[in-house]
Parts: sequence; structure tokens; C-alpha cells
Amino acid sequence: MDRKHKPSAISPAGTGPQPSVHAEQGKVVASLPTGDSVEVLLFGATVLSWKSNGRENIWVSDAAKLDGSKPVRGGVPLVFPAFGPPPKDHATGKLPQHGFARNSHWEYLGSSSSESGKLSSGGDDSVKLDFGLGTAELSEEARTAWPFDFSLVYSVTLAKDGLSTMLNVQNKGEKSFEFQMLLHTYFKIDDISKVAINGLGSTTYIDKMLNATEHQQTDPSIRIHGEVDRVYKSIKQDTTSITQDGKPRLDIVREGLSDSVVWNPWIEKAKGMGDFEPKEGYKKMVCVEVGAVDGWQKLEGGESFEGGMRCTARY
Ligand SMILES: O=P(O)(O)OC[C@H]1O[C@H](O)[C@H](O)[C@@H](O)[C@@H]1O
Repeated sequence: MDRKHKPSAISPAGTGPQPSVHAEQGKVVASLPTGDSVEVLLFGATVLSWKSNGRENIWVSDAAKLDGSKPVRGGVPLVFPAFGPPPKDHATGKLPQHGFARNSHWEYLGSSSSESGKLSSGGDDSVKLDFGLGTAELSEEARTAWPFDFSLVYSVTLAKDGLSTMLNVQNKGEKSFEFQMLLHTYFKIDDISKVAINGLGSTTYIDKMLNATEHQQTDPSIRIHGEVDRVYKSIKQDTTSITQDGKPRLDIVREGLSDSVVWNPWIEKAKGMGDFEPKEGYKKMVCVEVGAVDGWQKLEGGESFEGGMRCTARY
């Protein structure tokens, strides 16, 4: 792959404390002088941890497999090029549920930093980690099942004001292809009974718990009292926020994406997942997943697409 940055261009000499980045045992870990940090597993380019103000914002199951034997249960698995079980009559039809990105070994392309410490403008105590996946890195099985020439660059930026994760998809071939993408983020929360999700009011959603029927979100605030699996479509507001005990906890801003999935497996589904531990863990997580999953995004040869999220932890 020819996308590598110059190695570790993150510490201009003669300046104050700088972000640190190190790669170890299949992971890349970056920290800011403030102590905020992010950890990314090369398998799936899965964000495993994002800490800000001494607090973990991401939930990972105690039984999650981190050895590449299956997608990580928790963190931020990347869904591409199909969301859910792919339709059999589509070009993604032979791929596993949620596609191959979360099941593939990504390449670490390097790190970089810029001037202001803010996600919106980059910063000298912000750090961006880039990861790449292309046709050449795919397993033989995935390449046969989805025979397109593509390149993904996933950029994870840790800044004073939060974490941004952006996926760039490029069609490097001549044939067009269609895809869906989603950042399947498991946010860590204190207690699901005290959580509300705001910013999805007046939006149409598909309720996968009710035979994939279409509904309208009338209440501006969503509370979770049981298994939830909903796909909110064409959302007008850019920001979805999670509150806890009525206080802001996390803001999630969609960038170039207009759909979001809200998922909590609750008691029975958690029991049925071998890699979901502790079983009571459903009380400590909620998935709010930004993406493009309503229909398909089409890229002609040479075209590219970018989408992701900007998250801010609030206290
Ligand atoms: O078990 P997984 O393949 O990781 O999928 C976990 C969940 O992902 C999404 O949130 C889907 O909407 C759910 O239907 C699915 O159960």
C-alpha cells in the first residue's frame, strides 16, 4: 500500500508536551498530555478505548475476542460494505453479516498532528491515526465474495474536545460498486435506566423488533426499557446526544452521514451471545451507530465517499 505517512511526524522539536503514539501487539495507542487516550486494534481497525477526563467512554465485553477469531464485541466495529445480513440478490450477498471490514487485518498508515487542539481545526495536542484496508489486504474469501477494487482509509483523531472517526471509501477500479457503512459504537454508560437519547425526534425509523416496519419517532427523547434495534433514516439534526440522569453525557455529530442505528440487546439477546460478558452488561452500554445504511451508496470508478462522526464527552 502506498498511503503511508512519514513515520511518526507528531513531535515538532522545541515545543511543550506532545501527544504520544505507540504501536504494540496489534494495537496503536495514542495519548494527549492531558491524559486523554485512544486505543485501536488493527484487527477491524476497532477502537477499543477512548478515555477523556479520566473516564472511559467505550464499552467492550469482558469476553470479547481480540485475537482476530471473530469481530470484537464492543468498541467501534466498522461495518462495510453491507449492514446486517446482506440481501442475497445484491453484490454483497455472499458476505457475512456487517461485511468484512470488522473482520479484516488493517494496516497502520501512521500518525500526524496539527495546530489548535480542536477537532474542528486540528491541533498541536491533537493526534490523527490513519488505518488502511484495500483489495490486497482482504482474505481470499472476502475478495472472491466481493470482487471490487477499493481502498478504505479510516482516520481516528483524538483531540482535547473529543474523538473523531472518519471513513474514506474510494473506488479504485473501473466497475461501479454499492456499499453501506456504519460505525457500530458501543458507548459506555453508568445505568441504562437513567439514559435518554435525544436528537432523533420527528424521524422515520425501521423497527427491526417489529418485522422491520416503519414508524415515526414522535417523542424527542428515547428511553430504553427492553431490546431495541432501530434504524433511523435521513435524520435532519446533525447531533444525537446521550444524557444520563438528565445531564449531558455524550454528543455524537454525524459527518456526511444521515442515518443512525440505536441498539441494546437487553436480557435475552445478551444471554444468547457467547462473547457478551458480563450478561448484565446490557445495562452499561448503548449502541448509537452513525452510518449510511438506508439503501446503498454508489461509487463509480475513481469516485470516493467520506463519512464519520465527531464525539464529545460532556460532564
Ligand atoms: O452480533 P452482531 O453481528 O455484532 O450484530 C449486532 C447488532 O448490530 C446492529 O446493531 C444491528 O442492527 C442488530 O440487528 C445486530 O444484532
